Amino acid sequence: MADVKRRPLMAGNWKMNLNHLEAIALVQKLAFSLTEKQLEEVEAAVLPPFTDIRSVQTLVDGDRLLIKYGAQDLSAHPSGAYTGEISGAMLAKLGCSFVTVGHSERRQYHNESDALVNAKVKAALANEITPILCVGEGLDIREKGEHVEYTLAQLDGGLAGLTPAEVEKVVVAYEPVWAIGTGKTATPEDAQEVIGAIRAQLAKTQGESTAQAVRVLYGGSVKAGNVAAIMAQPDIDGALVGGASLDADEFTRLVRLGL
Ligand SMILES: O=C(CO)COP(=O)(O)O
Repeated sequence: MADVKRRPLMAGNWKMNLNHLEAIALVQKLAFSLTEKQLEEVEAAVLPPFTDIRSVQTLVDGDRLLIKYGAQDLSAHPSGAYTGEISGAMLAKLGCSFVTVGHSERRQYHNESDALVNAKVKAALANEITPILCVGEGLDIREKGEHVEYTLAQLDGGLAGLTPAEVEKVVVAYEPVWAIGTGKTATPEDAQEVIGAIRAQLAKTQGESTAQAVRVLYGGSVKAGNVAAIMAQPDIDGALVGGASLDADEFTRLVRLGL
């Protein structure tokens, strides 16, 4: 099944950076720099803070841009008394294509468990938004050599109760915590080791054709300078980019190198 073609995805997780005016400026620059052909070949998405999304929607719709956008989190609940939370339906109404779920910063600072992450994956799918399920180990786990089993347990937890047809709609992002924002990229071989294991686990739990259809991204200190070697690995279908996605020129180069 080596010849299965998965469309590369470059997603920029802005984290808590850039206000709505800065968001408009950045998306305009990206749209100006990337050709229609490039955006057909490589799917490019920005994931701004919630407060920017309406402005990005207006720009993307108004100028019919091919750039996709989404959010960094959503509530597990459909509506109700959950002060401060944002529902999947609200994001769908804003035209969001993607939402990251279970990012390590949310697992760490907001104590998100695999069960909550699983509920959020289901909430995204219920609203026809593609969840980008983030998994990955911390340095202590890596040093113990338990990174593969740890990451696969997060994968199984995040996908619990989904049918293979639903799993096909999910994007998985492997982000080793020790490589996030540290400048320490996993080597392409390190990334492939775990991402290959993710695909093998998907084959075991969901069947081979689902495993071949799911896009799996790498994240952690990805830059234009190291993305090509990462993308050259057989099971890596794109990148979830933090810091480097805040610079239009750098993210443009990354998208162009995403083939
Ligand atoms: O967490 C990340 C993307 O979600 C990675 O962040 P950096 O690219 O800044 O290391």
